Amino acid sequence: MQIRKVKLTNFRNYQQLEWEPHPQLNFLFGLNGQGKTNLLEAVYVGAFSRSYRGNDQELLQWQKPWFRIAVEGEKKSGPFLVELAYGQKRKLYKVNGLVKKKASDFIGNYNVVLFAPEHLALVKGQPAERRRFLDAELAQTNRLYLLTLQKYVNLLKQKNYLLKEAKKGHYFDQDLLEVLNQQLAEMGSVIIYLRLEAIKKLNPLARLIQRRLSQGREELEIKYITTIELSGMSQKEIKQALWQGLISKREDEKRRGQSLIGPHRDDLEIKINGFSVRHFGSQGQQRTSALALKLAELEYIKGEIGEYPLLLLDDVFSELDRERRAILVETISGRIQTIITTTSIKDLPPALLKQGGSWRIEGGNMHVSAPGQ
Ligand SMILES: Nc1ncnc2c1ncn2[C@@H]1O[C@H](COP(=O)(O)OP(=O)(O)OP(=O)(O)O)[C@@H](O)[C@H]1O
Repeated sequence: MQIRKVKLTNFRNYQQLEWEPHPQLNFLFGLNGQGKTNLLEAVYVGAFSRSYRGNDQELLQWQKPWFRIAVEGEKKSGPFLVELAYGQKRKLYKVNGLVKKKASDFIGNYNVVLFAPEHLALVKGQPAERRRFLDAELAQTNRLYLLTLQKYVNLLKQKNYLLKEAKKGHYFDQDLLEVLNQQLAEMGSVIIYLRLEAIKKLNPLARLIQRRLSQGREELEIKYITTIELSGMSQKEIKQALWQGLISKREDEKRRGQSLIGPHRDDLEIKINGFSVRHFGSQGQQRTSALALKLAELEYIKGEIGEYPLLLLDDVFSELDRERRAILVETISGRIQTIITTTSIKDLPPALLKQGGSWRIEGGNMHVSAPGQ
């Protein structure tokens, strides 16, 4: 899939912008704080309905009452136009001119994989980052997952409220807690089951890429780490196990005022040649495996929806060494429309720059640049 036009009004430091990206590589370069990431972020918001680095209000240009993003493009099923407007704490979604009431009808109309500096720490960072990694690829390719996750998060909020009341010694509705736990076991089991299925597909993809990145020296393995034992279980069995787990932790949860069990607590373990990269991997191995996971995500989405998503590389291109960069370029060349932000394109090979377009970003404006500038 490709995006052909991006229009922004009052989005961060862009008052008005109309941009026609190159079908392959797009280099956005310029000094710090000029709006390179803001533009990439707008493309992300068009796919996910919200940002990965700020709330809706922060996206609004200072002192402006509303912003609008419109992204036009083409996928296998035909052309698309997605529009998102935000003002007075409300969002309006349109897809191909039709108003959509829910974010879930808007998300995933085009697909993106984001690789930002924080993802270099994907393997070493907090479990929440690894869960986000899984959620992002599943939510945009599987509607059941997206809807179930939204319900799960809402139920969890209600349960946490009850548990806090219980911890404070206030009156709380024990029956409601049971009902919530039953629903959480139902939704949670769907989430865990779909995550396990996704990991089955991701594993061979990531293994192959890691082999290439390490010249055959390293075997990568992704393992789902969960609060309950569930190897080889069906979704029904997972639900039963989760329900049992919730019962056994009930008193503990009330004492601590928080939900201790379920997919919101799970994690991924990344291993190379059998050892945990998080605990024992070198910095280079941690970065390589993060790159392998991201490249595997591209292939996973291709496998699920039949075409490659867009790739958004925020400030990571210049962070990669020459070999890893070469493999990345080889992976995306001619297949994956990519937007790359970088402070300078001076050191990039002219042959690479010729595969795409370059724009200098300055104070929320863009200027077309000749290669090598
Ligand atoms: N809501 C907003 N309204 C207006 N301007 C904003 C808003 N949010 C951020 N900015 C401005 O956008 C600029 C930051 O843009 P961005 O994050 O895209 O930087 P960048 O060009 O990617 O820089 P770097 O190379 O440092 O990552 C800052 O100058 C900031 O003042």
